[in-house]
Formats: sequence, C-alpha cells, structure tokens
Amino acid sequence: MRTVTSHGVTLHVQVDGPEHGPVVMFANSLGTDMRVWNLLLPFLPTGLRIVRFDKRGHGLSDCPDAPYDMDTLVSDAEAVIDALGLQDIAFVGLSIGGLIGQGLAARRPDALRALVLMDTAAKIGSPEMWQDRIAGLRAGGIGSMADAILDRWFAPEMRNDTARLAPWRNMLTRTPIEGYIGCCAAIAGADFTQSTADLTLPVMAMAGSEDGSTTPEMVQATANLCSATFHVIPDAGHLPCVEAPEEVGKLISEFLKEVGHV
Ligand SMILES: O=C(O)CC1=CCC(=O)O1
Repeated sequence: MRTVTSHGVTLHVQVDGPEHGPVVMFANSLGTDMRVWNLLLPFLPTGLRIVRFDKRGHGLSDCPDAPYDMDTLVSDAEAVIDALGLQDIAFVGLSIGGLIGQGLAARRPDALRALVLMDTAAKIGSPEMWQDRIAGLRAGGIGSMADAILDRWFAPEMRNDTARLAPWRNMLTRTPIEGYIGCCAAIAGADFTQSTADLTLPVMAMAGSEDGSTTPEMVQATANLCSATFHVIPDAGHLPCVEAPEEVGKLISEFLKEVGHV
C-alpha cells in the first residue's frame, strides 16, 4: 500500500508487478474502490506494472466534503502519475474512471500511450439527472438507491445471485455519502465531447450488453468520436470486469499487444 497527496487529499494507491514492467493504470467507477479490478487482474498478461488508486471519497482515500469537479479528479490521477514517475501508461477507466481517463489523455499526452474506455462516455447523463440523484441521496442515503443502482450495474443472472451480489452491494452502500455525492457533482459538470474527438492515441472501448447506465449505444458513440475499436460484452451490465473478467481480460490483453505495450 502507498499514498500520494493531491491538493491536500491523501489518495490510497496500490502498485503490483515488476518495477520496470509496462504500466497499466486503472481508475474505478462511482461507488466502487480499486477492488473492482481484483477479478480481472489474473486474466491480464504477466509482467505488467499494475497501478490502482482509490479516487477521492472512495475506498481508503481521504473523503473531503462534496462537491468535487472533474478537473480535480483528473489532477488526482495526474498526481499519482507524477509521484510514481510513471511513463508510457496504458490507462483503463471504468465509468467515471473513463471520464478521468479521457481528461488525462487530453491533458497528458506525454504520459498516456493507450486508453481503454470501459462502460463510459464523453458525457454521462445530464446535470439535471445528477442533481436529482444528489437530492435523493441527501434525503435517503445510498441505501435508498442501492437496488436501482445494482440493477444498472449487473445483468439479471448476477442480480439474482444474492451471495455473489452481496460484496458489491456492501461496497456500494459503504461508500461515504460525501464521496459519492462529490463524484456525482463531478460527473454532472463533465463533458469531454470536444477533447475526446481530438485524441490521437489508440483507444479501445467496451460496454456490457445490459449496461443500464452507459448503454452500449452511448459507449459506441464515444468510441466513434475518437476512432476507437468497440466491443460489446454479452450478459454483463455496467461492471463487466466483475461479471465477465475473462472476456474483458482477453480484450485488454489483445489491445495491449496490438499497440505494442506487451
Ligand atoms: O450509478 C450509476 O448509474 C453508474 C455510474 C455512473 C457513473 C459511474 O461511475 O457509475
């Protein structure tokens, strides 16, 4: 376990693999922490230097009061890159993590060599939708919305498997409310349509066929913006790295080979 400080906020960082291995850096989604990648990692090539961090307000990172903005979340990822001296990074971003990845690719073309956009888009939802969610969270807490959120996260087979679902429900409902709301506010204000259209690095995008949050159509529209290849993961929702880790691992491994990262 390591820590990096960004704007006075301590971020929890985990680095695994050989010091000089090709770097793959991950950014997780709203209401999850870096453990969302645990099932996927065994399906990636050996010898990678795997860098994960908990974005502010999530996991073991500090949780300042809401609201946050996307510029700050991108700066947090940049602080991790600079503190660890990372270069030639293949960045994998899930949902809000994919927004962070798009912002980072535009801001730090010197540091990123490839981007994987997983169940994300250049713009997710509308500011009104996020303000409504924030109002609901302030009124009833995350628990009051957990069923609706899990319906978007997972396809029916996993949703109906109480034991398999339990750790993810617990991860979601144990997310600090300020951290969750802070990130909702950041998503509400983020629109990378223009800068993502200007990206020149290789990008691969994917979406779970049953994703109720960033639908395959939304993800494909963002893939088209930046000439990314696009894949649909059958029978998976918003977190295909959890529901279909082997298939996601195969796609990422092939992409890393295609771009000469491994
Ligand atoms: O809760 C959702 O709708 C899923 C989601 C949207 C952005 C994110 O990171 O997760």
